[in-house]
Amino acid sequence: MEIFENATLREASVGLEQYATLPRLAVVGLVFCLTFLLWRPQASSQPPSLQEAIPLVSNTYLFMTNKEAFIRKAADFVRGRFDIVQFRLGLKKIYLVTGEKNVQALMKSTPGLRAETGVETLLESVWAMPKEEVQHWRLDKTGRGKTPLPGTEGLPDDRRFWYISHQIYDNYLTAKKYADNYTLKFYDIFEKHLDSMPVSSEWSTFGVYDWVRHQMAECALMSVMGTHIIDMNPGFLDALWDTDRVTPDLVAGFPRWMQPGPYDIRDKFYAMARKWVETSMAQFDFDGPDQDVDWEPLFGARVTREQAKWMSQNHCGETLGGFFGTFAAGVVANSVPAATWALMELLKDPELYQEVRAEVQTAVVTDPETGKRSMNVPKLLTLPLLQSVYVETMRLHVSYSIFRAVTQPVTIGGYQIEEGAAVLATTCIAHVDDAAWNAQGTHPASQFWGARHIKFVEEVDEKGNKATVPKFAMAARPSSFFPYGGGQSICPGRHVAKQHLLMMLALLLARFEIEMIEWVNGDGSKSDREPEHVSAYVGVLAMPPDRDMKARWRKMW
Ligand code: HEM
Repeated sequence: MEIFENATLREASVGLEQYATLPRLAVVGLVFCLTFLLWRPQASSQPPSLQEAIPLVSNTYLFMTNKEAFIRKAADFVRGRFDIVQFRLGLKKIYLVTGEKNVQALMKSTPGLRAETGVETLLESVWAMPKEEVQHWRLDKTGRGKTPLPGTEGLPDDRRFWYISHQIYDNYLTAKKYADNYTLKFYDIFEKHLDSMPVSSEWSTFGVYDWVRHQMAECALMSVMGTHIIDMNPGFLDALWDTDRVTPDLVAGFPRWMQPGPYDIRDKFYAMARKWVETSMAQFDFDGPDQDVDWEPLFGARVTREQAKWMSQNHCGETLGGFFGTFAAGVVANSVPAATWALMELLKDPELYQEVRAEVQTAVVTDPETGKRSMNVPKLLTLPLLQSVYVETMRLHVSYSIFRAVTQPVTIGGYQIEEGAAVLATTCIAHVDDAAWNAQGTHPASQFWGARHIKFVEEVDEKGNKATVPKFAMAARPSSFFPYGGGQSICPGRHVAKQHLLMMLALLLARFEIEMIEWVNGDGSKSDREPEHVSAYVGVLAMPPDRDMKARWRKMW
């Protein structure tokens, strides 16, 4: 280590000569301490490399065959010792970045780092886009911002596909007005679904994961993509889940001749999505009275309609099927495992379950005339303990890595990062970093602690009475929490996803009494252990449980 290139240190060590009369050991100790305190990596230095038995092979092989083990190996290597480590995947040099400050560099628009999102690599393998159309998207290097990235000017505005698509999401999905309206639509649909179930003093049993992935998923899908898609395609959700199951194989990118099964499953699902978008395009009157409504049954939410309108101008039916099939999966395939884990975490901890249930009851309102009960939606969305449970769920059950391409040399954490490399930050490290999440040292970051994000503060009401009340306050900074990615390409559905999840939990907890019975395997037999994440989903967002929870419930109202 070239620590004496550091002028400050060199001066410090020279200055130490005046202490020659001190015992030698004390001087050595002092030098050591100063070295430790004053040394900062130089911008010219390179971070340590992740060791591997066979250079250029072992790490790549481990990454390809067992991503979870690879990330664990990298995490163990950096933990508490380094902020950044480098390794190669094939010939590509990758820098794994950790620590709040360093990760921030990836989230903001740091010159030299270009957002390289998962979506771009999926055009062909997952969206099933024909090669000529992939070319249009690949040619567009102008970025998602209003102004094209430096050096990419000149592409006509109507060919800036990434920007146009991003704008549609920004305007009609992320914007508060629309996110809130879609949430209310979900509330409406989900409430009607629960209304159709009988109030009973008798218990009945159900599988938590099974119920969420069918009932809640259908309601969430209809709130964003309308009812027509389900009505005209019996088995749409089953086809979606089948495709979700083979998505890791598709992402791996092996050609059809090597794995025809996953491609056939995907194509069957996309054919359904294509049939739906083509008939909806034909039936919807884009100049009619519904042209500006927030929701209608053919397309569902306005964001879906606007995307369909724009995509149809530039893309063939095959691409439309792939795009909207993937969009449908985006709407439910992450929210469902997340909602399942949240419910399981509550039900396996009866004390936490009762606390959240009591909190949710404070958002129930009763109509004084009809006696009908409903939820105060704005209130339920801000309940502190419910939000804390949501953050814990996303922190521990979603796994994602932010990638950035290095387009010019850049310095992160004192290290120089080479042009042509890629930089990556992963939730597998950030989300379980004790330094960030367990500052009080009471609950390890690897543990689900429902009240982690609660702070008690003193409040004075209008009458001057003092009370200590719980407030939601995330235990770490936002740069330690990125289940939705970060920067310009952050998930545009994040507000809808969060609100769907809070809403589902609140409605179930308010209207039902629910108790865990036991863990069960896929075939319904009793399991002697809790579920674990399906490891193929590490790095691919919300990780489903590998088994279910059998529970019993009865509807109170
Ligand atoms: C727990 C739930 C969810 C998680 C963890 C999640 C996470 C993510 C992540 C990490 C990305 C990629 C960001 C990037 O490329 O850097 C993404 C993209 C996306 N998400 Fe989500 N998401 C969730 C739910 C939703 C929902 C409910 C919707 C729609 C209502 C949605 C719509 C999208 C869309 C359209 C994209 C692609 C955006 C683009 O092309 O730029 N997501 N999501």
